[in-house]
Formats: sequence, structure tokens, C-alpha cells
Amino acid sequence: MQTNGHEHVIEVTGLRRVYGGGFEAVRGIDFSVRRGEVFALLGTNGAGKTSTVELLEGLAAPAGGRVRVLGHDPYTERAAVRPRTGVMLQEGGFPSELTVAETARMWAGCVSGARPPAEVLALVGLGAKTGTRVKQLSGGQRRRLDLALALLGDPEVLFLDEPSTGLDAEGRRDTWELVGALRDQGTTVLLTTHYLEEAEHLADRLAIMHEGRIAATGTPAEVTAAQPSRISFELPDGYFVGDLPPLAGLGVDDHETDGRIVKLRTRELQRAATGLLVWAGQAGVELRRLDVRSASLEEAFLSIAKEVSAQAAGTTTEKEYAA
Ligand SMILES: Nc1ncnc2c1ncn2[C@@H]1O[C@H](COP(=O)(O)OP(=O)(O)OP(=O)(O)O)[C@@H](O)[C@H]1O
Repeated sequence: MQTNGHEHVIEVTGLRRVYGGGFEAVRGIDFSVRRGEVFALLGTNGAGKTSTVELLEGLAAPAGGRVRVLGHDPYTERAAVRPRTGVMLQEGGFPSELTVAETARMWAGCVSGARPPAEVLALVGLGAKTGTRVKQLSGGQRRRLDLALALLGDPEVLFLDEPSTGLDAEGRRDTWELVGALRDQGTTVLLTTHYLEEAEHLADRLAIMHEGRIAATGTPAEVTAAQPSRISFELPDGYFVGDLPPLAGLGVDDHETDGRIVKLRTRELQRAATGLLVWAGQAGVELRRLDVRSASLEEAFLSIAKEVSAQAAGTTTEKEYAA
């Protein structure tokens, strides 16, 4: 459980999940999460994120491989793991006639050493809604209630399945702040999300799943670093692409034109941008509509999904960007 002084709170090795009809939703994945880390599982629809998280939560037994949470098997040693973890499922499914406070009190009754419900409701921004019936809450407010219930037991490990789906921009920011604060207090968080910005903002490390496998993993910076940056600009009047300095010499991987717009892809952004600007300065021309962009997690995500889909079944799809 200890690696280089870091305690691995979640360890997943060769994990597989097969559903009743024989469909293999999780096809042998490996990752680990250190104490106090926020780890995000990203992926296309149906990639296997929820299927994986449910195995970590001990809701089902794996078809193969191994899961350890806090050193225990979450399925066979549920009693040891469950009190130390908090789970926010995609669908809470509370009795809709109860009020927010009643729901939290009822839930607290099932949790040993629960925090005061009012304190947790205030933490997620539902302090003013304690008397409201659950059926009268908005979708975003229900997600906040889901989160409050997951926090009642003051968990060491928190599983959040799409925590900000249905939240408005402010609610999403509030959730991010809360997750950040929990991490600062040492809580380990594993979350699934469709929002790449959320993963970029919150995750210390992440894994991108596709069709039951991990296609890329590492810090957000490591995963995006493998993608080329882009430069685009409008050719100055009277100039052609052939008049530009030799692009390969500037570290440009490839280029395309769209009318007068030139688009370059490069893994050496500073060198390429400097070369172009020096050329423009010496030629006394302006590069109008100049746009210089580092790769984003979104570009990494889209290119990984495309690349993996294009590969024939049976070829290796695993790509580790992390050391
Ligand atoms: N109970 C089930 N029986 C059979 N197949 C299932 C079952 N639950 C999920 N699947 C299938 O397993 C695959 C993975 O589903 P899962 O819900 O884990 O994906 P996900 O990455 O969480 O997707 P999403 O982002 O859409 O929530 C999908 O193809 C889904 O149809």
C-alpha cells in the first residue's frame, strides 16, 4: 500500500466487469489513487466509468482483477470499508415527500458518528432549503443534497459520480470549491465527470476511459502535453504559404490552409511562434487573426477517443503518458 512514502488508498489491478448478457464493460484496467488526491475518471458515454466506480464502492463483485480500498476488498469486506467512504451516486432516489432536513436526519441515522445534518447542509449551500420537500428541489439542488448525504459520515474516501451534472455555473463552482476544500483536509476523492474543464480544474491525476479500457492516464498537464499545440493566422496580402520560413525548421509538424487562413500544429510552440513573429517583423507584415493555443484536455480527449476507435479490435490501445 505504500509507494515512495505515498499511501495508495485505492488500488485497482486488471479489473474487469462483465454484465449478465456477457457484455464486458470494464476490460482489465489498472490505476491507483494516493491519500489526499483527487482522481478523475473521464470517458465517452458508456466507457465504463460508472461500472468501475460501482466496483470500487463494493456494489458488485469484479469478474476479474483486484480492487482494494483502504487496504480492503470493498465487496467481501464491505463492513470495514463502507463506514470510511462516502458515495454520491448518479441517482440519489430519496423519498420525495420528506423535507431536506428530514432526509439528512434519516440518512444520518444510518451512519455511525454522523456529522450534524444542519452543518453538512450548510456546507453544500442548502442551509436555506432545510424545510423544502425533496420533490420541490431543482435538479441541481438534489445533486447538492446527494453530496451532503455523502459527506455525513466525514469520509476518508469520497466517490462522486458526475457530481456537477445538472448544476448551473455557480453550483459547479461551489462544488469545485468544496471538493478542493475536502482535498485540502486530506480527503481522497474519486470522481467521474463529463466536464473536461472540471477534471482540468480539480484533478491531481486522471484516467481517460474508452470502451472499457484506460486509454491515457497522468496529470492533466501530462495528458495534454502529448497533444500538439496550434497556431493559426491570416496570410498577409500578396504572400503565399511558400513565402513563409521553412515550417519544418520551426518545429511545425503539419499545416493546412483554409482560404487565406494558415493552421499549424506543433509540439514546439515557443519555437514555432517565435520563428513566425520574427519572420513577420523582418518582412514588415502583420499576422492578422493570430491565434496561439496550447493543447487543452478537450483536444487530448477527442483525439484519444478518435484514435482508439480507429484501431482494430485486438490491437493494443493502452497508452501511458505518465511515467
Ligand atoms: N446492468 C447492465 N447490464 C448490461 N450492460 C450494462 C449494464 N450497465 C451498464 N451496461 C453497459 O456497460 C457499458 C458501460 O456503462 P457505464 O454506465 O459504466 O458507462 P459510463 O462510462 O459511466 O457512461 P456514461 O458516461 O454514459 O454514464 C455501457 O455499454 C452500458 O450499456
